[in-house]
Amino acid sequence: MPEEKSTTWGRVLRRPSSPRRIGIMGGTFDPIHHGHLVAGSEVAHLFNLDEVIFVPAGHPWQKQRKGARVTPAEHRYLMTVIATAENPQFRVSRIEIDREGPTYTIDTLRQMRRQYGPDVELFFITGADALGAILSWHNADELFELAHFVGCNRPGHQLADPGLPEGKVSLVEIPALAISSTECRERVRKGEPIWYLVPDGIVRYINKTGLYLDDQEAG
Ligand SMILES: Nc1ncnc2c1ncn2[C@@H]1O[C@H](COP(=O)(O)OP(=O)(O)OP(=O)(O)O)[C@@H](O)[C@H]1O
Ligand SMILES: O=C(O)c1ccc[n+]([C@@H]2O[C@H](COP(=O)([O-])O)[C@@H](O)[C@H]2O)c1
Repeated sequence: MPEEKSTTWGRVLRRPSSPRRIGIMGGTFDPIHHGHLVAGSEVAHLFNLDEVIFVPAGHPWQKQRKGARVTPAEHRYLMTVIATAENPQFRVSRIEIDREGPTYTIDTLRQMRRQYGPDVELFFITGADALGAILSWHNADELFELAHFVGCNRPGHQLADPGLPEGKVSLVEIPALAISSTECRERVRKGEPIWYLVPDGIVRYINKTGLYLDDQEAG
């Protein structure tokens, strides 16, 4: 007999024996914005996920290598908690914040596999830009043994399978939001509003802490 499971959007039928399905939304979240939240929400709906874990990167090595100034992890973690707090299906993990050294997704997936066991289904959620660069990630070959990858469209980026193993990636259309963290930071620095690009609590957190006001980075 299928059992009923409540979700934010309604009730779906689910077999008692079916494995738990966990989405992982990784990002620098500097700051988290509605593009991230819509991606998590849409993929949860499309793949009937039990939950989505937002995982702020501790040391996003590829961004840092390009010379980007990355806000201290605790601010990014707190903003992620604030932005996701109202959705009962969303959670935030400190797994990457608490790990030393460059942040490699392979380490996160291995840790989550150890924590949740072999039976859960893991879905790693990315935007089109991140998916396009995935073969440059640390130990890229092994990533696809540990999770299914979901690529979401993102304005300004081509959504395509970058040559991942057969059956290991799904490309999905989500409501397109032309929002980036870079643009949010620049707007704050220039004194422009970021209301409605990010959740209200994030606007208030940024105002309260003075984040991004002295950001030297122009893009
Ligand atoms: N507007 C968006 N629509 C869909 N996916 C997005 C969007 N913004 C970011 N993502 C995806 O969310 C993940 C985390 O992104 P990240 O935290 O780097 O945000 P960002 O807006 O790309 O930041 P930045 O502008 O600083 O590079 C990545 O997989 C990225 O592709
Ligand atoms: O594992 C890697 O080498 C790797 C390299 C670049 C990005 N990632 C992950 O991809 C996700 C999106 O990254 P970013 O830089 O677009 O915020 C985030 O979870 C990063 O940790 C992972």
